[in-house]
Amino acid sequence: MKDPLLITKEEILKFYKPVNPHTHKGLQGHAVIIAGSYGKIGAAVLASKSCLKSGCGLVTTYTPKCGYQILQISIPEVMVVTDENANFITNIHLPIQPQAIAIGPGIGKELGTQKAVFEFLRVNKTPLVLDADALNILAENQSWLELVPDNTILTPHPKELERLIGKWNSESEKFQKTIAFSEKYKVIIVMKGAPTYIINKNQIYENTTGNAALATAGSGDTLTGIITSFLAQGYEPKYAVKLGVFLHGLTADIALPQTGYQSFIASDIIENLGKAFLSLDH
Ligand SMILES: NC(=O)C1=CN([C@@H]2O[C@H](COP(=O)(O)OP(=O)(O)OC[C@H]3O[C@@H](n4cnc5c(N)ncnc54)[C@H](O)[C@@H]3O)[C@@H](O)[C@H]2O)[C@@H](O)CC1
Ligand SMILES: Nc1ncnc2c1ncn2[C@@H]1O[C@H](COP(=O)(O)OP(=O)(O)O)[C@@H](O)[C@H]1O
Ligand SMILES: [Mg+2]
Repeated sequence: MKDPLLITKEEILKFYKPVNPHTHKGLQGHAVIIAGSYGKIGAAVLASKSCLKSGCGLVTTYTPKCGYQILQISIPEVMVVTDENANFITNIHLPIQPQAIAIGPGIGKELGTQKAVFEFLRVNKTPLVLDADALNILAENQSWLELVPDNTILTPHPKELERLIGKWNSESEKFQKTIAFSEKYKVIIVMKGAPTYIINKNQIYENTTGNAALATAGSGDTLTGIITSFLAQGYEPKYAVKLGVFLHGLTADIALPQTGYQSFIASDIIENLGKAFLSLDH
């Protein structure tokens, strides 16, 4: 295994694009977040808000009917399109053409949702981020991975990774299997953990930000929103993941002196995104 390349501020600044003073929301990208089910609309809220708070011009969230009021009230800036089903997603129809789509946080694994994911993957050509239950559904239907566009971004935590690639007996076997998976399906894998690694075929990158404060519900859902935002803003997938993983970790490093490890929650990631961006600008 090659030594990982470190994702540092210096590396990020090589491709980071400051916002153009003459831009407008129509140029800042439109992202769609397909997320949520009854009891897990919070995952949709966190992913959508973090997407918007990372510079995306427009965000539309696709969610079951039970998520409608929750989303509209908790994030008025986000647009909402609902499924015909009340409690979980059954038929994904998007009345817009976004620049990036995320699917998975909180969607569950109902049979109807699995069918909707298959139909969606069959027709979708838009740059994609797959997380959480979308990964669990694909782990049980591996042939569907042939349907995803090249350079699709997968963001598994260790258990989701194990469901996708099978058990490993050593760290080096984990990396070998993840690299083989990335090469087979031509996908970029964010191996979330402490630290997080990015596997892009045989390239391995190691993140240098983040701490144990991130061990809290919803912190992965916010990472999905952040990466999807950069994808929608036109970053190539290999750069969108690096920038997303780096800034996500940086929010926890910035917040730690105020929150300590214990009282940091996923909403604090969103709250500290502004300071994380500012630290890149000087
Ligand atoms: N507020 C919300 O609506 C939330 C919704 N969530 C959604 O809930 C669904 C289930 O996700 P979960 O991830 O909780 O359930 P999973 O069953 O996918 O994962 C939980 C299992 O993974 C293991 N695991 C997780 N991180 C690990 C690590 N770093 N090292 C070793 N083992 C690790 C845990 O010990 C546990 O056994 C997803 O759709 C997710 O998006 C969660 O994100 C939590 C918050
Ligand atoms: N001890 C830790 N140190 C650094 N980062 C961590 C730690 N624990 C968790 N994280 C990060 O928090 C996120 C957790 O993602 P995930 O398990 O998908 O959360 P959820 O599904 O609840 O949103 C990942 O980005 C992971 O790297
Ligand atoms: Mg998760």
